[in-house]
Amino acid sequence: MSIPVISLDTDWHQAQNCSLPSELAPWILEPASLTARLKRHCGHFRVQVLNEQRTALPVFLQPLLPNTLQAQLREVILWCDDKPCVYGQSWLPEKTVNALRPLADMGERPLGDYIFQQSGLQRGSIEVTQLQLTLPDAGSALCYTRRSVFRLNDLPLLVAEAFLPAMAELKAFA
Ligand SMILES: C=C(O[C@@H]1C=C(C(=O)O)C=C[C@H]1O)C(=O)O
Repeated sequence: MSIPVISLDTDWHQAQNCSLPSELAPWILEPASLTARLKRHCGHFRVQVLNEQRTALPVFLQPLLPNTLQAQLREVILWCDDKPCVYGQSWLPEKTVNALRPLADMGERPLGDYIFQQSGLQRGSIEVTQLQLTLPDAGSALCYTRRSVFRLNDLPLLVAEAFLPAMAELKAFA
């Protein structure tokens, strides 16, 4: 089994039970598309795909994506202008990708631009943790990270997003 660039196997907490830094809280709690919010804060938005592969679902994710043996792992960095702002790690179960074929080949199109256009999208609760991340082009830092399970026509997928230090350089957080 290929190992993801970043392991998110750690303790997660419901966001409403966490004290969050005031400037990041609106981002961590954002229920709509993070892509759309980032696009409102920069002139040029870009998705850098670090890794996209079909792999076995790690054991620590099985409670979130039950009955899922294989999934498509997608790891990206979301860039605002010349700033690496978010590391995204998504797990798309095989049954979800087979039913929603665009998910199989997103490439540099942001996942959010697709899933938030689908009617019947449901988002589960937002969990939060802090992770020491070391990323190409972004160095190493302790980053607030969130994750939630989405359902599209009851087909699940998990999206995790780590907020990188460059978030502090975005125009006024709003
Ligand atoms: C779920 C979203 O999609 C974003 C885009 C991602 C991608 O292209 O892999 C990953 C994480 C998200 O920040 C969103 O915009 O909220």
